[in-house]
Amino acid sequence: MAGHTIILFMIKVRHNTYNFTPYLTFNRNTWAKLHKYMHSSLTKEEIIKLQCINEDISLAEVLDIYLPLSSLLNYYISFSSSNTELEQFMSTEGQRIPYIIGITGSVAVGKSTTARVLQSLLSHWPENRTVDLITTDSFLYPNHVLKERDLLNKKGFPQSYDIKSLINFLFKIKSGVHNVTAPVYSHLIYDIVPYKKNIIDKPDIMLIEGLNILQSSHYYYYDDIYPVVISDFIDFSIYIDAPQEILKKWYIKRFLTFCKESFYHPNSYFYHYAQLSEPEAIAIAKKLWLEINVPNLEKIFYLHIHVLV
Ligand SMILES: Nc1ncnc2c1ncn2[C@@H]1O[C@H](COP(=O)(O)OP(=O)(O)O)[C@@H](O)[C@H]1O
Ligand SMILES: CC(C)(COP(=O)(O)O)[C@@H](O)C(=O)NCCC(=O)O
Repeated sequence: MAGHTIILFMIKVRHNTYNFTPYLTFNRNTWAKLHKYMHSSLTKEEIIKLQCINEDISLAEVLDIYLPLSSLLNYYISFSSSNTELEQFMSTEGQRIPYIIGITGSVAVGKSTTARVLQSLLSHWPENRTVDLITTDSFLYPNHVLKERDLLNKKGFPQSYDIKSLINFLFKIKSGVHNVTAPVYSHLIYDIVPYKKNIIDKPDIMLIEGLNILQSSHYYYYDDIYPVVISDFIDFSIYIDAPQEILKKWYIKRFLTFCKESFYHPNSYFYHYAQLSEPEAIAIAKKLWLEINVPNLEKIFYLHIHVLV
């Protein structure tokens, strides 16, 4: 299996001129059936709890998609953590280094939803493990810096991230350092939260989700010599895709939820949108979607993606 790219639910694979392919393709039914062959100690109650992570996710979706996905991940994780011969060869016995799973895709494609469901599944199935979750939004420059650099309307584009801090963070995680800190981004205040930190204390698994993790042209010279990209630190990559019409719908829906929530938080960025009528708020969401997130997806993002398992 190693070396293959796995494509889920892509019914029509683009015609290629070869009669061989590096892709394994599953439709929803064949993928869901994989789970039949796996042991699950998850109870129905636990599965229902997972569904509570996002009310838009159905029980069928958890069973058909996320359970087989977490089983697949469990295979890769146990292969990588139980290679005692290799550990003896390298004299690294007993050194537990976090396994990093990267999740990427467009804005509003469901990266954080998927990451939270996987975090919950992987943390107690098939055994208890520590699983931390970090988002690359944490490494966006704060709004005042974006403003100074005239990048406020380029949020999410490669240049809006502090790539040096992000690479340093990943370098520490993969070096097995304890208590590595990262800033916190809030969608509600639309900015980095001052003085708040995430602490990642050498977990068994770290999920990292964000727009930029597979962007191979976005690198940083470590020690001023070695070009390093984010994906160098990632053990397993997941790219989530969906038709743009659906992405737009989900983006607008999330925008309206933020507007409603911000009604109780006058300091929130969305507070001034909450005063608008729903059609006015939808018009603003559509504008942000079309002017920032679509160009990012079409002009920058697709150019940089390579997914390898
Ligand atoms: N599988 C899904 N089915 C239906 N709606 C979804 C699904 N995944 C995400 N959504 C909706 O899309 C919106 C964006 O999801 P989110 O996980 O925040 O995306 P991202 O982290 O990629 O920006 C959310 O409001 C969520 O309810
Ligand atoms: C912070 C983000 C870049 C990250 O996106 P995510 O995939 O977490 O939704 C994005 O939500 C964003 O703010 N884009 C800029 C345009 C906008 O306001 O939607």
